[in-house]
Formats: sequence, C-alpha cells, structure tokens
Amino acid sequence: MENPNFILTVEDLSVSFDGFKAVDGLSFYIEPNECRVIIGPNGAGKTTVLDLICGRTRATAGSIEFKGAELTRMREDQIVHAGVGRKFQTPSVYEDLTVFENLEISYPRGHTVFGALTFRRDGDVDARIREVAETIFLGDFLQERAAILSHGQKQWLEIGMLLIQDPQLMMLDEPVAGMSVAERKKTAELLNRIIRDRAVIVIEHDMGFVADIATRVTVMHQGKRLSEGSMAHVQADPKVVEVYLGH
Ligand SMILES: Nc1ncnc2c1ncn2[C@@H]1O[C@H](COP(=O)(O)OP(=O)(O)OP(=O)(O)O)[C@@H](O)[C@H]1O
Repeated sequence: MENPNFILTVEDLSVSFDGFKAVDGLSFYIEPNECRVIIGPNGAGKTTVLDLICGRTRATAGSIEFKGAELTRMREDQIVHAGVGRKFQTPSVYEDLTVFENLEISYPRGHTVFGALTFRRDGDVDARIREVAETIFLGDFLQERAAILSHGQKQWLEIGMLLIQDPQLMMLDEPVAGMSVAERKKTAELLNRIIRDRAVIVIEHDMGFVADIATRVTVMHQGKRLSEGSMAHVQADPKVVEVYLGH
C-alpha cells in the first residue's frame, strides 16, 4: 500500500526463531503525528516488532518502510540516523553524570566539525538541552546526578535522551512500568506533547494509560494482528476480550 500520509508502512512482516513464528504476516501503518499503542498477551510478538523496526532483529520476510527507506536492509545505526529512536524497558541513563550531561552526550554532534561554527552551536545545544529538560519535567534537576533521580524521572530522562536527537519515529517499550499513578499521568501528558512533532509507537499493558495516550491501538496475538482501531473499538471487539482484556 503506497500512501504518502504514512510515515511507517509495515507489510507482511514475519520473523521465525528456530521455526517458531514470533511475528507472522503482520501489517500496520503509522501516520506522522499519531501515538500507536500495541497491546496483547505475553509472547504475542510486541517487543519483537520493535526489534524488527530498529534493526536489532532481521525479518525473515516482509517490508518496513520509513519515510521511503526500506529498514529491513539497514543496520541499526543507519536506522537511528534515518530518524527512528527506541527506548528499552529498563532505564539506561548514565548514573554518574548529571541530567545536563546525559542530555548533552545524546545530542547528535556529527555535523559540528568546523571550529567557527562550534561556538554558536554550543549555545544552541545548551538551549536545546534546557528545552528538553523542561519538557521531561527535569528543568530543576539539570545539575543533579542521574543516580539521585526516582525510577520515573530516569525513564523521563531516557525519553529526553531520545528527544534531543529529534527522531521522527519514537518507540517506547512499557514506559510507565514501575511508575506511580502521578508519574503515569505526567508521562501521558509528556507523550501527548511529544506527538505534536513526531509519531510514537508504545507497547503497554496499563489500559488506563493506553486510553490517555492512544490515537489508535493495534492488538497482537500469536504474531498476528488480531484487531485495530480506536481504544473503544478494540475494547468492544469480542476477539480482544477473549484473548486479552477478559483475563
Ligand atoms: N531472539 C529470540 N530468539 C528466540 N525466540 C524469541 C526471540 N525473541 C523473542 N522470541 C520469542 O518470540 C515470542 C514473542 O516474544 P515478544 O517478546 O516479542 O512478546 P511480547 O508480546 O513482547 O511479550 P511480553 O508482553 O511478555 O513482553 C516469545 O515466545 C519469545 O520467547
């Protein structure tokens, strides 16, 4: 399906591990400013889909097209460079560095070769770091070491480390796991702000959080797409109730 309105086109995607099809003929399409949430029972293949999109796992068949580029043929670093950012489940911030430094080392500096430009750049980098820190609710923590942050704040910092690279597609695996109710609310607020400038794919089990963030929901089961649509649509789908929501 060719549609310039989609930033990501996943078609007939499959991967087998020793003959077991973890993802099996999956297709879905993401628009530029949507938050797509993937839900489904354990082992449905959700994390494997993100692994396939970011190049960590190679597809056995099918296609993943991002802004016209075929990701299944690209290396992980090329995919990052093309504008796809991925956050894993456990936070991996640098505990001994400050919030500012964590954001600073994540800033893409590949193009600041010329000394004359560097000075102005540094001012830009500084402003961008402060802007991102405000967005992730850590504006008052810039000089604090990451080690003193709460689990939820570390998750936000890691989202900030992705944001500073300005990916056009951001993927998050269970971003509110281990967070308090208040932190979940703020994370929903954060994601709703983030999708003004990019598309986001989130894997999530907390249905209250899903309701707060999802533009559309894709339900996976046994590597396949079981249902898709608005939260209300998938919640009312008897197939979804049977394999997932009813449990
Ligand atoms: N690298 C791998 N090698 C072998 N099997 C794998 C590999 N990665 C995933 N699998 C298997 O593929 C299936 C799908 O796993 P996946 O982690 O994608 O499911 P999930 O929907 O994310 O589940 P959960 O909600 O528990 O995280 C599982 O049976 C898993 O054991």
